[in-house]
Amino acid sequence: MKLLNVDLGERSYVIHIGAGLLQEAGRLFAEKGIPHRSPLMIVTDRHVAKHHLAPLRQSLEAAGYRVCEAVVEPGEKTKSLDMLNSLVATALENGLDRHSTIVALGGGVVGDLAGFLAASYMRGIPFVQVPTTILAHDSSVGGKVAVNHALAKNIIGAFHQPLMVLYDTSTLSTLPEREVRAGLAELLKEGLIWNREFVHWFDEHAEALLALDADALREALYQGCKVKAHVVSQDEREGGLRAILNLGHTIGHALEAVAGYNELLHGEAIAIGMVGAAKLSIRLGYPEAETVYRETKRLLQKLGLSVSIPAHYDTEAIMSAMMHDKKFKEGKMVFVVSPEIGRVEIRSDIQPDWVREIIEQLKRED
Ligand SMILES: NC(=O)c1ccc[n+]([C@@H]2O[C@H](COP(=O)([O-])OP(=O)(O)OC[C@H]3O[C@@H](n4cnc5c(N)ncnc54)[C@H](O)[C@@H]3O)[C@@H](O)[C@H]2O)c1
Ligand SMILES: O=C(O)C(=O)C[C@@H](O)[C@H](O)[C@H](O)COP(=O)(O)O
Ligand SMILES: [Zn+2]
Repeated sequence: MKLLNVDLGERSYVIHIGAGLLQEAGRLFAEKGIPHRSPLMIVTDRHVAKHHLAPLRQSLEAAGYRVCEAVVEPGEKTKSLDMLNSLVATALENGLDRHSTIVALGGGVVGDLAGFLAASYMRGIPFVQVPTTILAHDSSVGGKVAVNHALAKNIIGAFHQPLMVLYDTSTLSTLPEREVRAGLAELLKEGLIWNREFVHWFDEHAEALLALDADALREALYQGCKVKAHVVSQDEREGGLRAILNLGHTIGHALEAVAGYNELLHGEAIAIGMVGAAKLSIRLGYPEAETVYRETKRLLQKLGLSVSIPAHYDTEAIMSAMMHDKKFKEGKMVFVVSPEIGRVEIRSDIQPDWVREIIEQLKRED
């Protein structure tokens, strides 16, 4: 078992990483002081429920908690205001009050949706993150919770930190292969922005990670969560530094929105976006940027990910979707770029025509 602290003063919390944590949840909830009087609500999706809902529920009930559940449809389209509305109804019907806790069991979709339910229900109640995907090393930590709008990703949301994160690595054994690859892309991002040694380690352990080797996964998730926790501890509400976690997301989020949240997985879109950011870094003239580009692309392809934008995506639609990026200031583009592996910069002197050209190039990338 590995433990990490997210240091946020009175909102600090612990990330528990290890096998078998679902079975320990009841004890850990009680130790955390989560009250028994008010019902808990587990929010999960249909895929996750099939494999992992019963042990979590049993553990909580065995510890004396009253538990209700909401099982949503899997997929990015579920991160919507309509779904939030329906979850509020479920919470009311089951008598959730201000002392109730929401439990997000699943990947980033469930984490963001259930987290935003917790942030908004009765003006905010506590929640616990129980991530079940590799990608959720990122989404379960840091308190960004949100739903999407047709025009823009994560545009209705809040900052609301969980009470704790219970990362049961044994849940990952049931992850579909495509989700493994997509999650590893976001994990690689943590190294590219902050930790050059982790990128080398990642390269050496890529096959083990793809094979879901337990030791490699635990170490990688620990390193990924460590970067995330460190950055969030310094800049909880994205006054500045936290924006580095958005490497690849300016193009990536636009691709997700243009595709109607229905084609590219988040990690797949971010993979393409990171190659775009590396190309932009070359354009900006950083001496090491060619290496960043070559290595980013090689590592993503080693994971079996595509680094090209599907040719039928309309360039101007991507450009328009990008203009809703939350980093942009006064209508000016703001991009996270990569001067060298393990270090990024935030640049606000980006010409839209450079980005347009890169999007066109990414459609021909192989
Ligand atoms: N809040 C943040 O800081 C943050 C950070 C990164 C990503 N995100 C968001 O996270 C979302 C992507 O998260 P994701 O990649 O985890 O996607 P996801 O939640 O859609 O899960 C991926 C798929 O795997 C299935 N699944 C999940 N766990 C499983 C398991 N253990 N076994 C079998 N199937 C399982 C799900 O049902 C789903 O079909 C995006 O909406 C993205 O915007 C948020
Ligand atoms: O936690 C952050 O900050 C991030 O940027 C992490 C991203 O990986 C994540 O996709 C996040 O949801 C993006 O947030 P947004 O503010 O760009 O919508
Ligand atoms: Zn992301």
